[in-house]
Amino acid sequence: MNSPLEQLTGELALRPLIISILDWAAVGLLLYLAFQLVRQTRTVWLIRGFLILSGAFFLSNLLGLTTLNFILDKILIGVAVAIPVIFQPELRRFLEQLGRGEIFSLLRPDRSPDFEQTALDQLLEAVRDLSEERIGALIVLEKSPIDERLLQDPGDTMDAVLSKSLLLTIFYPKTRLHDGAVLIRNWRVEAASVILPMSTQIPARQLGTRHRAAMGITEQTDALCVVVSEETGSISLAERGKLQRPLSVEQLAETLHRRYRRAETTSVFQIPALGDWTRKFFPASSSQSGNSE
Ligand SMILES: Nc1ncnc2c1ncn2[C@@H]1O[C@H](COP(=O)(O)OP(=O)(O)OP(=O)(O)O)[C@@H](O)[C@H]1O
Repeated sequence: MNSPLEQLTGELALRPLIISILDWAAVGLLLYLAFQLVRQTRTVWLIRGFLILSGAFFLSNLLGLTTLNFILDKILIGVAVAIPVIFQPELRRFLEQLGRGEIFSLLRPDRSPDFEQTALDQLLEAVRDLSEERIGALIVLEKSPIDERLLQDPGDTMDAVLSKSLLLTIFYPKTRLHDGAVLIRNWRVEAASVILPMSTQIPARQLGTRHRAAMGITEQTDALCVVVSEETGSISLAERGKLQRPLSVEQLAETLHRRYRRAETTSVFQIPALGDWTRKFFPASSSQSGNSE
């Protein structure tokens, strides 16, 4: 049996190892949260560009290519200075979530493909009904975080599960929230009554401010925007300031599925959400938690 002294020295020897493991686990968690924040947005391409530049910098240093190394060094310094500006919306949201104690919401399983599919189905069903009943609607699907300063009015925060009934209720003409746009963020209804920036382009004559607002927000961000016309019930999809119209619900579904499938397959960091793993081990409970909020 070990003497108390031997036990103590044994524990002391283990301590640095435990601290090291904790240290690396914390770093791993931080990196995971950061990747979750930028997952499937255009920011991953910026990170990839930065990593490629850094790789080229180290390679040029290794090979003694001094002029190239000098230039890459200056570019990397410039990029490092620009990063807080480029990532301003992401950093702001990260700090807000941290301050509100909501940062672990990034670990929630509601960002899974199943959750996205259900939300997309609900959205499409709502658009079908809105179109059939000729209820005007404007729905922004955020990809990269939208800088709120772009919006004329950020509207009323909702942070609610996306459902067909909720969308129909919001856009029903007699409700207080029906005017303006709904903002969908992470497949949840983030806000309603949002006033979007107007496009300066003049759309086809029969299209008014709702369609111009859809063009406006998609000119300035990488969001997609679905419009249902109150006058004709026609469905449009705005992307990069251009309107595709008129679309049937099936055509809209096909386009949105294509966009989101492509976003998934082109994601640079294919890191599954922790929720994906929890779903594997606890299939029933985790799928419920994804939809019950
Ligand atoms: N900047 C904006 N941001 C969000 N919603 C807007 C904005 N401008 C107008 N809208 C919405 O569009 C409605 C007015 O639509 P308007 O008739 O001018 O557009 P439209 O493009 O002709 O669409 P519709 O075919 O539905 O009539 C407003 O009541 C409001 O709900």
